[in-house]
Amino acid sequence: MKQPLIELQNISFQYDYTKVLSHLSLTINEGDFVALLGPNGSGKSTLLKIILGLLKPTTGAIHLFGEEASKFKKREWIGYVSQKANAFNGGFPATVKEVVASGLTKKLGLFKRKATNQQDLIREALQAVDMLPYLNRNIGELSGGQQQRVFIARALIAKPKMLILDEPTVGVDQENVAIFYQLMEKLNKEGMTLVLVTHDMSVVESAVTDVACLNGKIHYYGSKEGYEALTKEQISAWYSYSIEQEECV
Ligand SMILES: Nc1ncnc2c1ncn2[C@@H]1O[C@H](COP(=O)(O)OP(=O)(O)OP(=O)(O)O)[C@@H](O)[C@H]1O
Repeated sequence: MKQPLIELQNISFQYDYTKVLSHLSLTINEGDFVALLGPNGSGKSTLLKIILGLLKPTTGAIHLFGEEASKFKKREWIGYVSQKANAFNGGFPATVKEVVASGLTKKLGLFKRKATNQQDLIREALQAVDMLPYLNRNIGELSGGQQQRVFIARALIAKPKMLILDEPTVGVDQENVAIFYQLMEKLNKEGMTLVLVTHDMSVVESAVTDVACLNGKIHYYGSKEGYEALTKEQISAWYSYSIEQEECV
């Protein structure tokens, strides 16, 4: 049986006055390729921060890799590529090699290893995203899509068991979007669990296996085929849902 890597049970969350998530439950299993879809302001970033341990839910339980989240020590098993990972301009003073190496700081054990080993790890991570020839280039000189692949390498160098990517195709041209999804498909086939967080509903055209529709709560979570069978009315009810309105009635 597949191991559950992220289990959220009955999670609710509110900032001071804004209710954002309500009674949300979601399980992501080993090997899954999940698209987490939601319109602007639907709570995607908030949910990510909860999963990454940066915010504490108001109520509910979280288990990571089968362990209660507060006891879970292997945070490096969850790799994260942020929304701003492809927005460096020409003046940014770091090489591709340096950016990828900065992913090692979390894993102190690896960071302290011999420099030769570190170089091998950097090369291996860049090879995995097909960016090895750019090793010594300045990150700011690369295209948005290339920068994004470097940041995926930065996450991969810590040997995560799953990768969460926040709005990975924003600012990436169409050709690089296609290359990005090929890379995701390859990583997933090699066993990487993937979660793509996006407001772009077209991501389900790729090799995604499961889709979660979020807007304050989970409106649908199941197979891609099940998502594609949703009616226009169901999708528009999900998109126009307001957590505040529901909680007031
Ligand atoms: N620090 C904060 N304090 C108060 N309210 C916040 C804070 N961060 C986000 N919010 C509010 O919480 C709601 C959900 O925001 P969140 O950033 O999680 O949504 P999102 O789905 O990631 O949006 P987007 O697609 O625009 O990035 C929004 O109404 C937002 O204004």
